Amino acid sequence: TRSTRPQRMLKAVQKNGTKGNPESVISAIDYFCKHSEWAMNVGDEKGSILDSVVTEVNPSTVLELGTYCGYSTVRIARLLSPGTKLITLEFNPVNAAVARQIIAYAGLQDKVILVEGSSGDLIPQMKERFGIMTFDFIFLDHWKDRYLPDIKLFEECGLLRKGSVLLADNVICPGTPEYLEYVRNSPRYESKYYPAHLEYTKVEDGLEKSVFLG
Ligand SMILES: Oc1cc(-c2ccc(F)cc2)cc2cncnc12
Ligand SMILES: [Mg+2]
Repeated sequence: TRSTRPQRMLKAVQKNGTKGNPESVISAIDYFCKHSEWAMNVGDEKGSILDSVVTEVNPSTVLELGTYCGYSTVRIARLLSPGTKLITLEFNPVNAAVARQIIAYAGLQDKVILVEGSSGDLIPQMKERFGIMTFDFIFLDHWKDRYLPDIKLFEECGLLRKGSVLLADNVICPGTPEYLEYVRNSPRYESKYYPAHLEYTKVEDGLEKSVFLG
């Protein structure tokens, strides 16, 4: 059967990247998306904002919802302190298989735990399966209609603490209006919008950073 876009992206990383060099993997994916095929990675512009928030938070416990090909997984993992691991959840097994190879090519496999399954099923298992008390940093980049139910699940499962930072992609395009309304109007969050553009395009998009106030 015909290859998938993520599989073609992996080939481009293996061809144009340097094994063990995360920056070269990030550049190879951005080049592929700008010159060969658009793909829904967070991209370089929003990726730089992601980098700055991760660096500011310097988290010990990290969760990513929506691995896709592992682009943002590599961006985050390359910035983590030694010994810190990030957990990333991916629903699509074909994409997960590509992401594992891209993460390994970057040399970051020891800093990443990739779990296949739906966020709704897996979030309640975080404590028992991974010994997590609370998350310092969460990156939401999966199906837009899951952002609101999943943040409520974080609250119900006691996975947030005073100061936990949630960063959400695509709050304008494709858009997550119910999620935005919730975090911007809830007294339990302090939210800030970072304007940018949809990856590799001129279309308006941005990231919403929400700090849990306890
Ligand atoms: O960053 C993203 C972008 C788009 C997307 C697709 C098509 C289009 F036309 C515009 C935007 C979809 C996503 C799904 N999950 C996670 N991230 C995504
Ligand atoms: Mg996205």
